[in-house]
Amino acid sequence: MRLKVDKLTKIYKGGQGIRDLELQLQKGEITALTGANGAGKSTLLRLLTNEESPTYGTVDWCGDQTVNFMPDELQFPPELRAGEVIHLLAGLKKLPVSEEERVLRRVGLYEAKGQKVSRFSKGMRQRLNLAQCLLGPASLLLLDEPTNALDVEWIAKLQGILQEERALGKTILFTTHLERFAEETADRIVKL
Ligand SMILES: Nc1ncnc2c1ncn2[C@@H]1O[C@H](COP(=O)(O)OP(=O)(O)OP(=O)(O)O)[C@@H](O)[C@H]1O
Repeated sequence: MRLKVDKLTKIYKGGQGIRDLELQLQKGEITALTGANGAGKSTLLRLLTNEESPTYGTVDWCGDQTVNFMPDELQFPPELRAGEVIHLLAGLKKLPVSEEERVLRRVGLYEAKGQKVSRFSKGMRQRLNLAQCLLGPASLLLLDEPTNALDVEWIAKLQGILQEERALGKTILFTTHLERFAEETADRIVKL
C-alpha cells in the first residue's frame, strides 16, 4: 500500500472542505475522485501536496514517496518557450535532455517547443502542465481535473498515458467531473 488517509478533515472559516475522509491508494492502481462542485476534491489534493494542513486526521505516506502534481491550472512565465519551461524543470530535477524530448513528444508539444507559452491555446497549456507532471521519476501522480481544456482526441490520449504510467507501477489519483472518463480510466472511483 502506498497511502492511507484516516479521518482527514479540513474545515475552513467560511465552511467545510472535507470531513472524516477515509481513503487508501494501492501501488499501481488508478483512483478517480469524483463529486459535485464543492465536494472537496481540490481540498484533498491540497492536503496531499502539503499546500494546506488538515484541521485533524492523518495522511500516512507508508515510506518515501516522490509525488508529481498536475494542478488544475498552472501559470507559466508567458515569455518562455515550451521547450525552455521543460528544460528549466528538467534541470531542477537533474534529468537528461532525452527526458525533456520524451515528455514533450508524449504530450504532442515537441514540434511546438519553440513557441512562447503566451501563444499557446488552453489545451496546449494543459498539455504542458501534464508534461511537467510526467517529468522524472515519481511513485505517485496527483492530477487535478487533467481533462480540463482537452479535446476528445487528447482526452483519449490522456487515458492511454495514465494507463502507461500505471503499467510502470505508479500510483495515480485524479479528479474529474467526467463520469465516463473515470469509469474507463480508473480501477476505482471514490465519490466525495
Ligand atoms: N480557501 C478556502 N477558504 C474557504 N473555503 C474554502 C476554501 N477552499 C475551499 N473551500 C470550500 O471547501 C469546499 C470544497 O472546495 P473544493 O474546491 O475542494 O471542492 P471541489 O470538489 O474541488 O469543487 P469543484 O468541482 O468545483 O472544483 C467548498 O465548500 C469550498 O467553498
